[in-house]
Amino acid sequence: MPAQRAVVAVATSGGRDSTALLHAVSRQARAAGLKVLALHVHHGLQPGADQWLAHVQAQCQRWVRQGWPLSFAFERLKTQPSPGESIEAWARRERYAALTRMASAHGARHVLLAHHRGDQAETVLLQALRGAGPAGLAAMPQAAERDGVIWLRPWLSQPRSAIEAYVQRWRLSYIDDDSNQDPRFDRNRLRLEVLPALTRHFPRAEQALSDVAQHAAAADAFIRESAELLLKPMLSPRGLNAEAWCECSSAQRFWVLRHWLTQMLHGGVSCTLLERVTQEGARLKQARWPLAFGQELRLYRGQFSVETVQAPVVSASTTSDELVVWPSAVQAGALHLPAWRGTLRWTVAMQQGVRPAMLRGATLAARVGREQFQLGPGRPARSLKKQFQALGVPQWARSGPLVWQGDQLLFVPGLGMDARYQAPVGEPQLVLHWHPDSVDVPSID
Ligand SMILES: Nc1ncnc2c1ncn2[C@@H]1O[C@H](COP(=O)(O)OP(=O)(O)OP(=O)(O)O)[C@@H](O)[C@H]1O
Repeated sequence: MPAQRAVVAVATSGGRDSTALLHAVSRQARAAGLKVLALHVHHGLQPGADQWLAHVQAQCQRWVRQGWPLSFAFERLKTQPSPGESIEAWARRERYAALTRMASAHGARHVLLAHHRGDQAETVLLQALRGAGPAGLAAMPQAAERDGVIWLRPWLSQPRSAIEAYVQRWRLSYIDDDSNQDPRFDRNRLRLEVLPALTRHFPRAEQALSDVAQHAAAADAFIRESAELLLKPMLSPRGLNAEAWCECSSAQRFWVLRHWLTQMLHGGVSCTLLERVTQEGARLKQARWPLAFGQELRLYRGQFSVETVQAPVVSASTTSDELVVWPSAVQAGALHLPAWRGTLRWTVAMQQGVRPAMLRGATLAARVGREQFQLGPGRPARSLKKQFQALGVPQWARSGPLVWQGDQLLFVPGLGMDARYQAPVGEPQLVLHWHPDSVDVPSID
Protein backbone atom coordinates (compact mmCIF):
# COMPACT_ATOMS: atom_id res chain seq x y z
CA MET A 1 0.00 0.00 0.00
CA PRO A 2 1.45 3.44 -0.89
CA ALA A 3 2.32 5.63 2.12
CA GLN A 4 -0.36 8.25 2.90
CA ARG A 5 0.77 11.73 1.97
CA ALA A 6 0.72 14.27 4.79
CA VAL A 7 -1.82 17.08 4.48
CA VAL A 8 -0.65 20.65 4.92
CA ALA A 9 -3.27 23.40 5.10
CA VAL A 10 -2.90 26.96 3.82
CA ALA A 11 -5.19 29.64 5.27
CA THR A 12 -6.30 31.53 2.18
CA SER A 13 -8.23 34.77 2.31
CA GLY A 14 -8.10 35.36 -1.43
CA GLY A 15 -5.75 38.32 -0.85
CA ARG A 16 -2.37 38.73 -2.50
CA ASP A 17 -0.13 37.16 0.15
CA SER A 18 -2.10 34.04 0.92
CA THR A 19 -2.86 33.49 -2.77
CA ALA A 20 0.89 33.55 -3.45
CA LEU A 21 1.58 31.21 -0.54
CA LEU A 22 -1.09 28.73 -1.65
CA HIS A 23 0.35 28.80 -5.15
CA ALA A 24 3.95 28.31 -3.97
CA VAL A 25 3.06 25.41 -1.67
CA SER A 26 0.72 23.66 -4.15
CA ARG A 27 3.23 24.01 -6.98
CA GLN A 28 5.86 22.12 -4.98
CA ALA A 29 3.55 19.75 -3.11
CA ARG A 30 3.78 16.75 -5.39
CA ALA A 31 7.59 16.75 -5.38
CA ALA A 32 7.55 17.16 -1.57
CA GLY A 33 5.09 14.26 -1.14
CA LEU A 34 2.37 16.49 0.34
CA LYS A 35 -1.33 17.10 -0.18
CA VAL A 36 -2.48 20.69 0.16
CA LEU A 37 -5.72 21.84 1.72
CA ALA A 38 -6.80 25.44 1.08
CA LEU A 39 -8.92 26.76 3.95
CA HIS A 40 -11.12 29.81 3.64
CA VAL A 41 -13.21 31.52 6.29
CA HIS A 42 -16.28 33.49 5.21
CA HIS A 43 -16.68 36.13 7.93
CA GLY A 44 -20.01 37.39 6.60
CA LEU A 45 -18.93 40.94 7.45
CA GLN A 46 -18.53 42.58 4.06
CA PRO A 47 -20.68 42.59 0.93
CA GLY A 48 -17.73 41.17 -1.04
CA ALA A 49 -17.36 38.08 1.16
CA ASP A 50 -19.30 35.79 -1.22
CA GLN A 51 -17.12 36.94 -4.09
CA TRP A 52 -13.90 36.12 -2.18
CA LEU A 53 -15.16 32.68 -1.40
CA ALA A 54 -16.10 32.09 -5.06
CA HIS A 55 -12.72 33.43 -6.18
CA VAL A 56 -10.66 31.13 -3.91
CA GLN A 57 -12.81 28.15 -4.83
CA ALA A 58 -12.52 28.79 -8.59
CA GLN A 59 -8.77 29.29 -8.32
CA CYS A 60 -8.35 26.02 -6.44
CA GLN A 61 -10.41 24.21 -9.08
CA ARG A 62 -8.16 25.61 -11.83
CA TRP A 63 -5.04 24.42 -10.03
CA VAL A 64 -6.58 21.01 -9.41
CA ARG A 65 -7.24 20.73 -13.16
CA GLN A 66 -3.54 21.48 -13.63
CA GLY A 67 -2.91 18.28 -11.69
CA TRP A 68 -1.83 19.77 -8.37
CA PRO A 69 -2.70 17.71 -5.24
CA LEU A 70 -5.02 20.36 -3.80
CA SER A 71 -8.42 20.39 -2.11
CA PHE A 72 -10.56 23.17 -0.73
CA ALA A 73 -12.69 23.68 2.38
CA PHE A 74 -14.48 26.69 3.76
CA GLU A 75 -16.65 27.69 6.69
CA ARG A 76 -19.20 30.49 7.04
CA LEU A 77 -19.05 32.05 10.50
CA LYS A 78 -22.37 31.84 12.29
CA THR A 79 -21.60 34.10 15.24
CA GLN A 80 -21.64 37.92 15.37
CA PRO A 81 -19.44 40.31 17.34
CA SER A 82 -21.13 41.05 20.66
CA PRO A 83 -22.11 44.69 21.36
CA GLY A 84 -19.01 46.77 22.10
CA GLU A 85 -16.60 44.03 20.99
CA SER A 86 -13.87 45.02 18.52
CA ILE A 87 -14.75 43.64 15.08
CA GLU A 88 -11.07 42.92 14.40
CA ALA A 89 -10.67 40.96 17.62
CA TRP A 90 -13.88 39.01 17.00
CA ALA A 91 -12.88 38.21 13.39
CA ARG A 92 -9.39 37.04 14.44
CA ARG A 93 -10.71 34.81 17.24
CA GLU A 94 -13.48 33.25 15.17
CA ARG A 95 -11.22 32.84 12.13
CA TYR A 96 -8.64 30.87 14.11
CA ALA A 97 -11.38 28.75 15.67
CA ALA A 98 -12.86 27.95 12.23
CA LEU A 99 -9.42 27.18 10.76
CA THR A 100 -8.73 24.84 13.69
CA ARG A 101 -12.05 23.02 13.17
CA MET A 102 -11.50 22.62 9.44
CA ALA A 103 -7.86 21.54 9.79
CA SER A 104 -8.68 18.83 12.30
CA ALA A 105 -11.72 17.65 10.30
CA HIS A 106 -9.44 17.12 7.28
CA GLY A 107 -6.49 15.63 9.15
CA ALA A 108 -4.16 18.60 8.64
CA ARG A 109 -1.82 19.11 11.58
CA HIS A 110 -0.02 22.12 10.06
CA VAL A 111 -1.70 25.35 8.97
CA LEU A 112 0.34 27.91 7.04
CA LEU A 113 -0.38 31.63 7.30
CA ALA A 114 0.93 34.19 4.81
CA HIS A 115 2.14 36.89 7.23
CA HIS A 116 5.33 38.61 6.08
CA ARG A 117 7.95 40.93 7.53
CA GLY A 118 5.81 44.04 6.99
CA ASP A 119 2.95 42.46 8.99
CA GLN A 120 5.44 41.62 11.74
CA ALA A 121 6.81 45.19 11.85
CA GLU A 122 3.24 46.56 12.10
CA THR A 123 2.46 44.18 14.94
CA VAL A 124 5.59 45.17 16.88
CA LEU A 125 4.76 48.86 16.47
CA LEU A 126 1.15 48.36 17.48
CA GLN A 127 2.26 46.48 20.60
CA ALA A 128 4.89 49.09 21.43
CA LEU A 129 2.26 51.84 21.14
CA ARG A 130 0.11 49.92 23.63
CA GLY A 131 3.06 49.84 26.04
CA ALA A 132 3.51 46.08 25.74
CA GLY A 133 6.24 44.10 27.49
CA PRO A 134 8.37 41.29 26.05
CA ALA A 135 5.44 38.94 25.37
CA GLY A 136 3.61 41.56 23.28
CA LEU A 137 6.71 42.80 21.50
CA ALA A 138 7.51 39.22 20.50
CA ALA A 139 4.59 39.75 18.06
CA MET A 140 3.89 36.73 15.81
CA PRO A 141 5.90 33.51 16.20
CA GLN A 142 7.19 31.73 13.12
CA ALA A 143 5.87 28.45 14.54
CA ALA A 144 3.47 27.83 17.41
CA GLU A 145 1.30 24.95 18.56
CA ARG A 146 -2.19 25.82 19.71
CA ASP A 147 -5.38 23.76 20.01
CA GLY A 148 -3.71 20.74 18.45
CA VAL A 149 -2.63 22.67 15.34
CA ILE A 150 0.88 23.78 14.42
CA TRP A 151 0.63 27.30 12.96
CA LEU A 152 3.46 28.19 10.64
CA ARG A 153 4.41 31.51 9.04
CA PRO A 154 7.02 30.53 6.49
CA TRP A 155 7.25 34.03 4.99
CA LEU A 156 7.60 35.98 8.22
CA SER A 157 11.06 37.26 7.34
CA GLN A 158 10.22 37.97 3.69
CA PRO A 159 9.63 41.59 2.66
CA ARG A 160 6.34 42.47 0.98
CA SER A 161 8.27 43.23 -2.23
CA ALA A 162 9.37 39.58 -2.55
CA ILE A 163 5.73 38.45 -2.49
CA GLU A 164 4.77 41.16 -4.98
CA ALA A 165 7.53 39.93 -7.31
CA TYR A 166 6.28 36.32 -6.96
CA VAL A 167 2.70 37.36 -7.79
CA GLN A 168 3.88 39.21 -10.90
CA ARG A 169 6.08 36.39 -12.03
CA TRP A 170 3.25 33.85 -11.91
CA ARG A 171 0.58 36.38 -12.96
CA LEU A 172 -1.61 35.46 -10.03
CA SER A 173 -5.01 37.06 -9.62
CA TYR A 174 -6.17 37.99 -6.14
CA ILE A 175 -8.80 40.09 -4.40
CA ASP A 176 -8.02 43.51 -2.97
CA ASP A 177 -9.70 43.87 0.38
CA ASP A 178 -11.13 47.43 0.56
CA SER A 179 -11.12 47.33 4.33
CA ASN A 180 -7.29 47.32 4.22
CA GLN A 181 -7.58 51.00 3.21
CA ASP A 182 -10.00 51.94 5.98
CA PRO A 183 -8.22 54.53 8.20
CA ARG A 184 -10.50 53.73 11.14
CA PHE A 185 -8.34 50.68 11.87
CA ASP A 186 -5.06 51.35 13.74
CA ARG A 187 -3.21 48.75 11.72
CA ASN A 188 -4.21 50.38 8.43
CA ARG A 189 -3.05 53.85 9.55
CA LEU A 190 0.26 52.34 10.63
CA ARG A 191 0.71 50.49 7.35
CA LEU A 192 -0.44 53.33 5.07
CA GLU A 193 1.05 56.36 6.83
CA VAL A 194 3.36 55.67 9.77
CA LEU A 195 5.55 52.86 8.41
CA PRO A 196 6.19 54.54 5.03
CA ALA A 197 7.23 57.75 6.87
CA LEU A 198 9.44 55.77 9.26
CA THR A 199 11.08 53.92 6.39
CA ARG A 200 11.78 57.19 4.55
CA HIS A 201 13.79 58.39 7.53
CA PHE A 202 15.09 54.99 8.70
CA PRO A 203 15.40 52.69 5.68
CA ARG A 204 16.04 49.61 7.87
CA ALA A 205 12.99 50.26 10.06
CA GLU A 206 11.05 47.17 8.96
CA GLN A 207 13.98 44.81 9.47
CA ALA A 208 14.86 46.46 12.79
CA LEU A 209 11.28 46.07 14.08
CA SER A 210 11.27 42.47 13.00
CA ASP A 211 14.56 41.98 14.93
CA VAL A 212 12.90 43.51 18.01
CA ALA A 213 10.27 40.76 17.79
CA GLN A 214 12.97 38.07 17.77
CA HIS A 215 14.85 39.53 20.74
CA ALA A 216 11.63 40.00 22.68
CA ALA A 217 10.56 36.40 21.92
CA ALA A 218 13.88 35.09 23.29
CA ALA A 219 13.58 37.27 26.41
CA ASP A 220 9.97 36.19 26.92
CA ALA A 221 10.88 32.51 26.67
CA PHE A 222 13.65 32.97 29.23
CA ILE A 223 11.34 34.85 31.62
CA ARG A 224 8.62 32.19 31.35
CA GLU A 225 11.04 29.32 31.96
CA SER A 226 12.70 31.06 34.91
CA ALA A 227 9.37 32.12 36.42
CA GLU A 228 8.07 28.54 36.12
CA LEU A 229 11.16 27.16 37.89
CA LEU A 230 10.82 29.66 40.73
CA LEU A 231 7.05 29.24 40.99
CA LYS A 232 6.85 25.44 41.22
CA PRO A 233 8.14 25.03 44.80
CA MET A 234 6.01 27.99 45.97
CA LEU A 235 2.68 26.41 44.97
CA SER A 236 0.32 24.72 47.41
CA PRO A 237 -3.33 23.67 47.11
CA ARG A 238 -4.28 26.93 48.87
CA GLY A 239 -2.35 29.18 46.51
CA LEU A 240 1.08 30.77 46.37
CA ASN A 241 3.38 30.66 49.38
CA ALA A 242 3.96 34.32 50.25
CA GLU A 243 6.97 33.66 52.50
CA ALA A 244 8.98 31.98 49.76
CA TRP A 245 7.83 34.66 47.31
CA CYS A 246 9.02 37.44 49.66
CA GLU A 247 12.53 35.96 49.68
CA CYS A 248 12.89 36.66 45.96
CA SER A 249 14.23 39.85 44.45
CA SER A 250 11.70 42.45 43.36
CA ALA A 251 12.16 41.52 39.66
CA GLN A 252 11.60 37.83 40.47
CA ARG A 253 8.53 38.63 42.59
CA PHE A 254 7.05 40.60 39.68
CA TRP A 255 7.53 37.88 37.06
CA VAL A 256 6.60 34.96 39.32
CA LEU A 257 3.41 36.74 40.34
CA ARG A 258 2.61 37.54 36.72
CA HIS A 259 3.24 33.95 35.67
CA TRP A 260 1.07 32.55 38.45
CA LEU A 261 -1.79 35.04 38.01
CA THR A 262 -1.81 34.54 34.24
CA GLN A 263 -2.31 30.81 34.85
CA MET A 264 -4.94 31.37 37.53
CA LEU A 265 -6.97 33.91 35.56
CA HIS A 266 -6.40 32.40 32.08
CA GLY A 267 -5.44 35.81 30.79
CA GLY A 268 -3.39 38.95 31.16
CA VAL A 269 -3.01 40.95 34.35
CA SER A 270 -2.50 44.73 34.50
CA CYS A 271 1.09 45.80 34.92
CA THR A 272 0.10 48.49 37.44
CA LEU A 273 -1.48 45.87 39.68
CA LEU A 274 1.54 43.57 39.41
CA GLU A 275 3.88 46.42 40.35
CA ARG A 276 1.67 47.30 43.32
CA VAL A 277 1.48 43.75 44.64
CA THR A 278 5.21 43.27 44.08
CA GLN A 279 5.87 46.17 46.47
CA GLU A 280 2.95 45.95 48.91
CA GLY A 281 2.79 42.16 49.10
CA ALA A 282 6.35 42.07 50.41
CA ARG A 283 5.58 44.21 53.46
CA LEU A 284 1.92 43.47 54.29
CA LYS A 285 0.67 40.48 56.27
CA GLN A 286 -2.91 40.66 55.01
CA ALA A 287 -4.27 42.46 52.00
CA ARG A 288 -6.77 42.36 49.15
CA TRP A 289 -6.32 43.68 45.64
CA PRO A 290 -9.18 43.91 43.15
CA LEU A 291 -8.90 41.90 39.93
CA ALA A 292 -11.18 41.91 36.90
CA PHE A 293 -14.44 39.92 36.60
CA GLY A 294 -15.44 40.07 40.25
CA GLN A 295 -12.30 38.40 41.55
CA GLU A 296 -9.68 39.56 43.97
CA LEU A 297 -6.19 38.60 45.02
CA ARG A 298 -5.92 37.96 48.72
CA LEU A 299 -2.95 37.66 51.03
CA TYR A 300 -3.77 35.88 54.24
CA ARG A 301 -1.81 33.66 56.60
CA GLY A 302 1.24 33.52 54.37
CA GLN A 303 -0.66 32.58 51.20
CA PHE A 304 -1.77 34.44 48.11
CA SER A 305 -5.04 33.19 46.68
CA VAL A 306 -7.50 34.27 43.99
CA GLU A 307 -11.07 34.51 45.28
CA THR A 308 -14.42 35.37 43.75
CA VAL A 309 -16.30 38.38 45.05
CA GLN A 310 -19.95 38.19 44.07
CA ALA A 311 -21.36 41.30 42.44
CA PRO A 312 -24.13 43.13 44.27
CA VAL A 313 -27.66 42.78 42.94
CA VAL A 314 -29.59 45.56 44.64
CA SER A 315 -28.09 48.69 46.06
CA ALA A 316 -29.29 50.52 49.13
CA SER A 317 -27.77 53.01 51.47
CA THR A 318 -27.83 51.87 55.07
CA THR A 319 -25.95 52.81 58.15
CA SER A 320 -24.96 50.57 60.99
CA ASP A 321 -28.31 50.29 62.73
CA GLU A 322 -30.71 51.11 59.89
CA LEU A 323 -33.49 48.67 59.02
CA VAL A 324 -33.11 46.55 55.91
CA VAL A 325 -35.96 45.46 53.61
CA TRP A 326 -35.89 41.73 54.31
CA PRO A 327 -37.40 39.08 52.07
CA SER A 328 -40.92 38.06 53.07
CA ALA A 329 -40.80 34.75 51.17
CA VAL A 330 -38.29 31.96 50.62
CA GLN A 331 -36.60 33.67 47.70
CA ALA A 332 -32.96 34.41 46.96
CA GLY A 333 -31.81 38.02 46.86
CA ALA A 334 -29.08 40.43 47.75
CA LEU A 335 -28.53 43.91 49.05
CA HIS A 336 -25.46 46.02 48.58
CA LEU A 337 -24.63 47.87 51.79
CA PRO A 338 -22.16 50.64 50.95
CA ALA A 339 -21.87 51.71 54.59
CA TRP A 340 -20.64 48.20 55.42
CA ARG A 341 -18.57 47.96 52.24
CA GLY A 342 -20.10 44.72 51.10
CA THR A 343 -23.17 42.78 50.02
CA LEU A 344 -25.55 40.74 52.11
CA ARG A 345 -27.02 37.84 50.16
CA TRP A 346 -29.66 35.31 51.00
CA THR A 347 -29.99 32.00 49.26
CA VAL A 348 -32.60 29.27 49.49
CA ALA A 349 -31.53 26.04 51.23
CA MET A 350 -33.04 23.11 53.09
CA GLN A 351 -30.86 23.49 56.18
CA GLN A 352 -28.71 25.92 58.15
CA GLY A 353 -31.04 28.81 57.39
CA VAL A 354 -33.92 30.65 58.99
CA ARG A 355 -37.58 31.13 58.13
CA PRO A 356 -38.28 34.48 56.42
CA ALA A 357 -40.44 35.45 59.42
CA MET A 358 -37.30 35.33 61.55
CA LEU A 359 -35.76 38.08 59.43
CA ARG A 360 -38.75 40.44 59.59
CA GLY A 361 -37.52 43.63 61.28
CA ALA A 362 -34.03 42.21 61.86
CA THR A 363 -31.32 44.84 62.41
CA LEU A 364 -27.67 45.21 61.52
CA ALA A 365 -25.04 46.08 64.07
CA ALA A 366 -21.29 46.11 64.54
CA ARG A 367 -19.56 43.77 66.98
CA VAL A 368 -19.17 45.12 70.46
CA GLY A 369 -17.27 42.19 71.93
CA ARG A 370 -19.68 40.29 74.21
CA GLU A 371 -21.62 38.38 71.55
CA GLN A 372 -21.98 34.61 71.73
CA PHE A 373 -22.43 32.37 68.71
CA GLN A 374 -23.40 28.72 68.39
CA LEU A 375 -21.77 27.10 65.39
CA GLY A 376 -23.76 23.87 65.16
CA PRO A 377 -26.62 21.98 66.88
CA GLY A 378 -25.58 20.65 70.29
CA ARG A 379 -22.37 22.65 70.35
CA PRO A 380 -21.68 25.25 73.04
CA ALA A 381 -22.19 28.94 72.34
CA ARG A 382 -18.83 30.69 72.42
CA SER A 383 -17.53 34.21 71.96
CA LEU A 384 -17.14 35.39 68.39
CA LYS A 385 -13.43 35.96 68.89
CA LYS A 386 -12.91 32.30 69.89
CA GLN A 387 -15.03 31.03 67.03
CA PHE A 388 -13.16 33.18 64.48
CA GLN A 389 -9.80 31.99 65.80
CA ALA A 390 -10.83 28.33 65.89
CA LEU A 391 -12.02 28.46 62.28
CA GLY A 392 -9.18 30.68 61.05
CA VAL A 393 -11.62 33.24 59.61
CA PRO A 394 -9.56 35.99 57.97
CA GLN A 395 -10.00 39.58 59.09
CA TRP A 396 -11.58 40.77 55.85
CA ALA A 397 -14.27 38.06 56.02
CA ARG A 398 -15.31 39.24 59.52
CA SER A 399 -15.82 42.82 58.36
CA GLY A 400 -19.62 42.89 57.72
CA PRO A 401 -22.57 43.52 60.02
CA LEU A 402 -24.05 41.16 62.62
CA VAL A 403 -27.73 40.43 61.97
CA TRP A 404 -29.93 40.55 65.07
CA GLN A 405 -33.56 39.66 65.69
CA GLY A 406 -34.21 41.48 68.95
CA ASP A 407 -31.53 40.11 71.24
CA GLN A 408 -31.02 36.95 69.19
CA LEU A 409 -27.88 36.95 67.03
CA LEU A 410 -28.92 35.27 63.76
CA PHE A 411 -25.92 35.73 61.52
CA VAL A 412 -22.23 36.55 61.78
CA PRO A 413 -20.09 37.26 58.70
CA GLY A 414 -17.41 34.61 58.39
CA LEU A 415 -19.25 32.19 60.74
CA GLY A 416 -22.71 31.90 59.21
CA MET A 417 -26.13 31.33 60.77
CA ASP A 418 -26.40 30.67 64.51
CA ALA A 419 -27.58 27.08 65.07
CA ARG A 420 -30.06 28.10 67.82
CA TYR A 421 -32.43 29.91 65.47
CA GLN A 422 -32.30 27.73 62.40
CA ALA A 423 -35.44 26.33 60.75
CA PRO A 424 -36.03 22.53 60.78
CA VAL A 425 -33.90 20.61 58.29
CA GLY A 426 -35.79 19.81 55.08
CA GLU A 427 -37.95 22.94 55.16
CA PRO A 428 -37.14 25.61 52.51
CA GLN A 429 -35.33 28.41 54.35
CA LEU A 430 -32.97 31.35 53.84
CA VAL A 431 -29.22 31.33 54.47
CA LEU A 432 -27.39 34.65 54.78
CA HIS A 433 -23.93 35.28 53.31
CA TRP A 434 -21.62 38.24 53.52
CA HIS A 435 -19.43 39.34 50.55
CA PRO A 436 -17.01 42.19 51.28
CA ASP A 437 -16.41 44.66 48.44
CA SER A 438 -13.04 44.59 46.73
CA VAL A 439 -10.96 47.48 48.00
CA ASP A 440 -8.45 49.64 46.21
CA VAL A 441 -6.29 50.10 49.25
CA PRO A 442 -5.00 46.90 50.83
CA SER A 443 -6.19 46.57 54.39
CA ILE A 444 -3.70 46.00 57.20
CA ASP A 445 -6.03 44.63 59.80
N1 LIG B 1 -10.84 34.84 5.51
C1 LIG B 1 -9.73 34.12 5.67
N2 LIG B 1 -9.74 32.80 5.44
C2 LIG B 1 -8.62 32.06 5.60
N3 LIG B 1 -7.45 32.57 6.01
C3 LIG B 1 -7.37 33.89 6.24
C4 LIG B 1 -8.51 34.74 6.10
N4 LIG B 1 -8.13 35.99 6.40
C5 LIG B 1 -6.84 35.92 6.73
N5 LIG B 1 -6.36 34.67 6.64
C6 LIG B 1 -4.99 34.19 6.91
O1 LIG B 1 -4.38 35.06 7.86
C7 LIG B 1 -3.28 35.73 7.25
C8 LIG B 1 -3.20 37.15 7.74
O2 LIG B 1 -4.41 37.80 7.55
P1 LIG B 1 -4.47 39.29 7.08
O3 LIG B 1 -5.83 39.77 7.40
O4 LIG B 1 -3.30 40.03 7.59
O5 LIG B 1 -4.25 39.12 5.53
P2 LIG B 1 -5.22 39.52 4.35
O6 LIG B 1 -5.09 40.97 4.08
O7 LIG B 1 -6.61 39.03 4.62
O8 LIG B 1 -4.78 38.66 3.08
P3 LIG B 1 -3.43 38.20 2.50
O9 LIG B 1 -2.47 37.96 3.62
O10 LIG B 1 -3.83 36.97 1.81
O11 LIG B 1 -3.00 39.27 1.57
C9 LIG B 1 -3.52 35.64 5.78
O12 LIG B 1 -2.31 35.76 5.07
C10 LIG B 1 -4.14 34.28 5.65
O13 LIG B 1 -3.15 33.26 5.73
